[in-house]
Amino acid sequence: MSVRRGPPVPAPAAPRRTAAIRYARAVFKVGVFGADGRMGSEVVNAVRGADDMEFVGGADAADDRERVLGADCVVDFTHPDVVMDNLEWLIGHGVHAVVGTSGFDEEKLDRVRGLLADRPGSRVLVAPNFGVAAVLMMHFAAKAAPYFESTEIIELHHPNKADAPSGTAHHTAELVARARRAAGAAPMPDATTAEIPGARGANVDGVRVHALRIQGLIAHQEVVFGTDGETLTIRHDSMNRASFMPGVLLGVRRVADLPDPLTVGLEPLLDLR
Ligand SMILES: NC(=O)C1=CN([C@@H]2O[C@H](COP(=O)(O)OP(=O)(O)OC[C@H]3O[C@@H](n4cnc5c(N)ncnc54)[C@H](OP(=O)(O)O)[C@@H]3O)[C@@H](O)[C@H]2O)C=CC1
Ligand SMILES: O=C(O)C1=N[C@H](C(=O)O)C[C@H](O)C1
Repeated sequence: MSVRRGPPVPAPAAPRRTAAIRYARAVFKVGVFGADGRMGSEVVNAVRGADDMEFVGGADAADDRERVLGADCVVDFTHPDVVMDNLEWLIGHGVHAVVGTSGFDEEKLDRVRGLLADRPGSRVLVAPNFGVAAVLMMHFAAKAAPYFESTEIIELHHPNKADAPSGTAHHTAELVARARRAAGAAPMPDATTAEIPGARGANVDGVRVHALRIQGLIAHQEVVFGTDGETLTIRHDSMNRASFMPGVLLGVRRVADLPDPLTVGLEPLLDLR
């Protein structure tokens, strides 16, 4: 697998020296849920191509989950409706999970925390987006948010996507809303009083999110900020699904050593604060 760009990805965020030595020697045994899917099949290829990883097995909807037994960690790219059941099974079997499947809200994350409370030592990483540039886009959006009166999000995806808005857009909206609250920002200006339902998008924590499904696209997002006389647009584009793999492999290498039972987002692994 090719590494696209310089420093941050394979050299994880300033790991402790002991951990770095362990990465060099370890063979990470990896299973995949959703192995025949668009993302899961990329993960299988990436794991097979990594010198420090062994592919144990994969399972799709009709398969027995036991096919992944023997793995230290399972990567899940399945469907928002089934991922909680998969996580319950993995945590129950003492297998760490690296989750890319979308559809997580605070209620689902709390359920994961509850499952992990009974299993000290188990670790789950849920990342709304494994693209390093996408993580940076979200990070920069949160930094910019307090400086503007208005922020809205436009996400654009392939038309086979099951959920709307995307997990990335949902997470970005939460980050923007949190940053605005922390800065004591006033409500966004909006004089709309007459509306065809949906015309102003979904309201995620006070931030409007608009979802486009367009043949030919993969995954894209714009965060549009505005204040009197100035706008700023931060745009991210995923051109292919291989672009998510450095982030997924980083998650596989780091998940067992994460300090908290549940980690949401790749940000701490990239040392972004
Ligand atoms: N975090 C990130 O960076 C990214 C996240 N995603 C998310 O990943 C998820 C999958 O996307 P994508 O690969 O495009 O979807 P696909 O529909 O291509 O793949 C989903 C796969 O999951 C399988 N599956 C369904 N139910 C189960 C189950 N209970 N156990 C095991 N496997 C199951 C399906 O099998 P079958 O065909 O037999 O039903 C299918 O092979 C989505 O939620 C998407 O939003 C996508 C890209 C990046
Ligand atoms: O379904 C997809 O394709 C993607 N899903 C994730 C999401 O919902 O944010 C990540 C990326 O946008 C691709």
